[in-house]
Amino acid sequence: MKYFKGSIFHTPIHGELIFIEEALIEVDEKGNIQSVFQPDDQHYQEKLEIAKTDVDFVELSKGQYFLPGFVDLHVHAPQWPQAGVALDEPLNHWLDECTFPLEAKYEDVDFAKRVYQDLVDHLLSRGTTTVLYFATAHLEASLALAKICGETGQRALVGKVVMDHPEMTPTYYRDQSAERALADTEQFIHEVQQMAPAYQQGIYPVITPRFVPSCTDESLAGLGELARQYDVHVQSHCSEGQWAHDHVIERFGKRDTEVLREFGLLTEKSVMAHCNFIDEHDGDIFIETGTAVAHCPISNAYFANGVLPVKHLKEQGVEMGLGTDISGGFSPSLWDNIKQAVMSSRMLEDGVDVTLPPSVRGVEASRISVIEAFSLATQGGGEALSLPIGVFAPGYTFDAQVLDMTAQANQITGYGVFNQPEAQLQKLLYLATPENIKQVWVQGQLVHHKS
Ligand SMILES: O=c1[nH]c(=O)c2nc[nH]c2[nH]1
Repeated sequence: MKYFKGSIFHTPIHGELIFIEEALIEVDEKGNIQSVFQPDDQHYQEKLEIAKTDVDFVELSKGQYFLPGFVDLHVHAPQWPQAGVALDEPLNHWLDECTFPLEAKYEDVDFAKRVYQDLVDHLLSRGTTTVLYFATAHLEASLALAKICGETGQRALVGKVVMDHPEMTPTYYRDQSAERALADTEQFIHEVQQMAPAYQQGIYPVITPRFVPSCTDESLAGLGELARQYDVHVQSHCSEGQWAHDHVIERFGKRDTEVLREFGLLTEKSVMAHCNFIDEHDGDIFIETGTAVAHCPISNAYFANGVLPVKHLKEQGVEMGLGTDISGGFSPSLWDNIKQAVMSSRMLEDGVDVTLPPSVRGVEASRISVIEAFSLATQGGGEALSLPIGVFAPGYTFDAQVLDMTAQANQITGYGVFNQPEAQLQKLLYLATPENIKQVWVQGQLVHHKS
């Protein structure tokens, strides 16, 4: 057993903050939490004595806290070199002019390995312990990403992208046929499943149609069949912006959610990115199929033509987590996306056009709190992926970030006021920088630390 002692913040239920002062967390050899003791528990002292005899005992000091590792539900790993570039273009331009030429370069596996290792290191240093990745259409480079995550200690779900539609993808970057795309996806699933047992934290293959516009009916149907056959995760983009949403309706005479469901791509293990244009009927389809939404608030501010009604969808019962959407979102940090999720929800509620009367300017009851946004980045992400992550409780993995409010480079203090736990967490969520992330643990293993 390994022991970790310190105060923890988490939200086992969406939006409900739990603070445990001086918790003692008992973690087994496989990196799973066995027990979380509170100081007034019967066995706390006895366990603490055992913990103190262990050379690996981790004990936090005053001003330091354990937070669950963040779960990033939407990252385009190959777009990391493009972070921050051309964000003033509309989505289809940005894809055609910048993104596809960049992604085509991943035919060069050495280039891919350099970028992917740097990205994984960056994400870990921001406290992100689990990531749902889009790779590219290339089989070999996609496998390299899964291996790099495995060896670096990050929990990863990785998809080889499928994009075979001859009219909607460039000749220099597409799957050569639906048949080839399906064969490569199946091989990708096999090879990732073969490499997975070597990595304790979990490496998973993901079926990844880029989005309905870039795929033929044949590849969409075949991918749905593979999802049924292998019971693996599925990811795609759904109703992201006006153009993508309308395009699917024009092509099929149905909404994106309906099309994805008919092709068998909405399952308990599906995560759909963005979903800004979904309505209550689409929300019901997600609930009925167990599909989750990856909310990407920074990216949405550029490309979505709207704001996702997070509060209403959560109240409806839709599962949801957060995504950085590198590089539609420029930041590799879910810390930044937590803040943006709150700010976007406030703008949705109040509206933005002051020439309209206040009563029609915004969407009533849309705001979320920073604690709700923190839930999305942790417990919500775990629920979306159907994995036991994002909460400190028996049966969950020990994935944690140690936040240090006393870090020399960025001391976060309330000058003796605002000392209550919830205020401390709010200050952390708004003011922490990577300088405050002292350690990051995945499945009980230390994967990042500041000396
Ligand atoms: O934000 C986005 N990034 C992408 O790479 C992409 N591809 C399809 N739709 C997309 N949206």
